[in-house]
Amino acid sequence: NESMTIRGKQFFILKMIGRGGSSKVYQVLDEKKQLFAVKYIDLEDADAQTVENSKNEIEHLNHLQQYSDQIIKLYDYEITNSYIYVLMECGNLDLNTWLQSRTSVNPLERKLYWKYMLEAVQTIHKHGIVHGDLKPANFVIVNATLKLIDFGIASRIQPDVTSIMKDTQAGTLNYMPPEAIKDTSSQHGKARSKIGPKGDVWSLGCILYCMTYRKSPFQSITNQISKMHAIINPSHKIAFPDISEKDLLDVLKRCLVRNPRERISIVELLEHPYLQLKP
Ligand SMILES: CN1CCC(Oc2ccc(-c3[nH]nc4cccc(OCC5CCCCC5)c34)cc2)CC1
Repeated sequence: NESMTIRGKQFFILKMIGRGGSSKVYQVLDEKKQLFAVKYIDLEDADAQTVENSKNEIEHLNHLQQYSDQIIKLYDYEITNSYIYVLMECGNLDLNTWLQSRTSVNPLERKLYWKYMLEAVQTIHKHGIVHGDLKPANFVIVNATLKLIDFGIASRIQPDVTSIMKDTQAGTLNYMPPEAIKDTSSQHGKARSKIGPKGDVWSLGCILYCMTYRKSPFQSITNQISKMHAIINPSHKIAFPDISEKDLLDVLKRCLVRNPRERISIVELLEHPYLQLKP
């Protein structure tokens, strides 16, 4: 079946993992039967901003390789005037698919994944990048670890339509921080530049909430306008049903504080008692 050549190496396409805008992600094998993920970006009908964002994301991904194992590995890339190929390590499955397939999450697994997510996001923050749109689909499980697969700079990628995923996570408001909704001074798409690192803490808190209560804090509000109002409304109290892990409950409450200045930071989260790894 189909194959592609990246910088003189041949790769055989196994299946499409996801697609979005002018991007497609494939699972591929090299001639040694080694598994990779390839992101193919068609530049033919892409506007200049998309091209610029894609190159920017690749440069950051390339630069951050050396700082953390929680950033997806980038092996090679090929940029021409009509397409971009990005050769990356292939994970087992994304966190969204994993969450949807689990009826319950093992507490130690949850704690480990939380630590990996914090380390990944701390790495991009240390290099001046705020994702601004974190959700479970941005993380992929690779063996027993979790890795961040994109920095929120380039185009959005959704699961391939043939995949069983019904709710594509792209464009979901369930993880959006209140300040991103309130931020009136932004033009479309630039809102994130005004959103600081604490915005990513809110989104991470929503992901941990999902791993604790099997739904995100505002998931039950299906009307998007009502959902946005609830996210910014201080009178809308987020439910925190009691759980045995009191440290976890404290982390959730400190992440889901609407005022970003009062919200806990990534550094404080990494020092929090919840992460002292006694099971
Ligand atoms: C539904 N089904 C899908 C295949 C499989 O899950 C994944 C396997 C590998 C991966 C991946 N690895 N490296 C990757 C490097 C870049 C992008 C990647 O994904 C993009 C993707 C993320 C989830 C939404 C769709 C786009 C990457 C990711 C999902 C099993 C579940």
